[in-house]
Amino acid sequence: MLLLSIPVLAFIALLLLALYKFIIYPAFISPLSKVPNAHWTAPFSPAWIIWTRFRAQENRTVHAAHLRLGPVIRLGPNELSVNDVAGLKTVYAGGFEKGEWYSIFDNYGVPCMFSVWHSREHAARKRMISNVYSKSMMHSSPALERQAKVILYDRLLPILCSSSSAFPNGNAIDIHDIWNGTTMDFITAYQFGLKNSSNFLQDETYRRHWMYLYHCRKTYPFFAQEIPRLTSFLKFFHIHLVPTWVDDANRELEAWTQERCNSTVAYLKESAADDKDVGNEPVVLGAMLAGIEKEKKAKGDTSVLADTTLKYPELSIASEMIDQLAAGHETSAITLTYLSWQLSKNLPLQDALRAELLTLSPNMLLTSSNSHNNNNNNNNNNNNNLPNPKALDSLPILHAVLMETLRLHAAIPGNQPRVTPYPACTLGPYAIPGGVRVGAQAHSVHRNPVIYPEPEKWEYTRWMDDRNGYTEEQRQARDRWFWAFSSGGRMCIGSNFAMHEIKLVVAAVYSNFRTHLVDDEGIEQMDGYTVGPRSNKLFLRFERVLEQ
Ligand code: HEM
Repeated sequence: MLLLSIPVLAFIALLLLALYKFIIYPAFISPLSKVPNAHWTAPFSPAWIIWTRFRAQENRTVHAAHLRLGPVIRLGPNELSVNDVAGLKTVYAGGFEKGEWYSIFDNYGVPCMFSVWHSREHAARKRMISNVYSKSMMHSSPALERQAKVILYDRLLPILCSSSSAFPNGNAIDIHDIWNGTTMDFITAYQFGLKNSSNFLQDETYRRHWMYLYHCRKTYPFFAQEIPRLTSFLKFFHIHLVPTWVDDANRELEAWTQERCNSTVAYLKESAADDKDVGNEPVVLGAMLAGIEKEKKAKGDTSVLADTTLKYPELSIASEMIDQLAAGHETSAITLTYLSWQLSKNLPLQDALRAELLTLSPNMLLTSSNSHNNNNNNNNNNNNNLPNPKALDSLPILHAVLMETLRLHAAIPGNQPRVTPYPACTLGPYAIPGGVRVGAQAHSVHRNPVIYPEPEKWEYTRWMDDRNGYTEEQRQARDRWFWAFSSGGRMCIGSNFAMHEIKLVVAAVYSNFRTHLVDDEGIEQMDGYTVGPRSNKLFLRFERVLEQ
């Protein structure tokens, strides 16, 4: 009787323990139990949020939960989401660290500034390059100015000129593809110099191949980010949740970038000193080489980067470069696509924008001598200058249409996870222990109807203070809630580059063309972390507007 009852008792004890650990503690006793649940299973299991992510429905589902339940919600047993300025301040300005979720962004097996978890290591990497991405550098770099001229006047505008048509049933082009080429050429020119950068605008065949490699991997990070242990466990038994061709695509993209790095380093050693073309200066790579040298001399073995960047400088530079060209081209291209889509639906707004752009001195109007339909001429920008960067930056309509596009169509609308610090922190009215995953998503932050009335409407005048009638308080709130580039120490390092580049492209294009919508099927933005149009396309017709 006694022998029989011991196993029974042990079984009951185990059952009670499991009941406590998996039901009673998470639902009623854990500090997280006070936070409203986005789904009734959230305290017990992460299955609901993982499944929501797998189906690419996270942004809209979490947004709906915030509207229902308030600014701090629970997504899983150990995961929260925040959606107000106070939460952003605590998590992002408060320096909460990144975690395993970002390791997928390591390249060549070594971390980059974006993927590294801890702030000290991050700060040491950021120090090397933050200066070259500062606003003052955007406005004064001779290399960037020359690169922009070549890309706009020798590559982009000739392509648009040759495709342009004044007739409603005339030629249409996939402008999303063209914007991807433009932004790749911009960022790689700044990283490697014109000589060693991409020329995707003119090399359409390779551009398409590269973009295919880049996009075919899109849905697979889910497995390593959301179910890393199951993914590794199954891999051990040769069950690959991520197909091997994704690894092949990664390897080819890495090899392509490594080649750019190698040829840039060789150029610096062999011919940079005699090169008169400032556009060939590899600004970012040069800054990294100098930064690594400085860190080595100043700190050597005691550096926080001793075991990574200083030990593997070539791989670390390549890892940084591929991360920046990926982050730098896709986000800016998505923004340009939605901006040109919105403008194409509003011809009077295009006219107002064009009138504003033509006030620039010099403006970007093509002169009759260089407006030919040719895209193999490398010297046709002699008569063309770029406008003064400060004057460009302060054009109100241009600024407003860009800001509104970044608000409504944020290129990174998805959750940016961080980890709560030990021993604890406070989020809203809740005391939260260390080690909890917490994030915010621009998709929700940008849709607060109190701050942005009719949030689903693309209304550029919200950014024009002489037109919107906002009070000072409303203006400040609008600016505080703008979160397209994130905030705090890990905010986008390329935000100034992106703003400058996009304004230059829009100015060059809309000074010279009217754009008409031809086919926008699938333009709706997907749901996910970095996302663009579902169709990955947008067909516009370009109509040349000639000098009056
Ligand atoms: C419209 C264009 C862009 C948007 C909307 C954008 C948005 C963002 C956002 C939201 C983050 C934070 C992501 C997170 O923490 O999960 C970020 C980080 C980053 N972005 Fe951008 N970005 C843009 C353009 C660029 C460009 C042109 C570059 C080129 C260098 C760039 C490089 C980076 C890097 C390196 C980080 C990581 C920063 C760090 O961890 O310190 N981005 N970006």
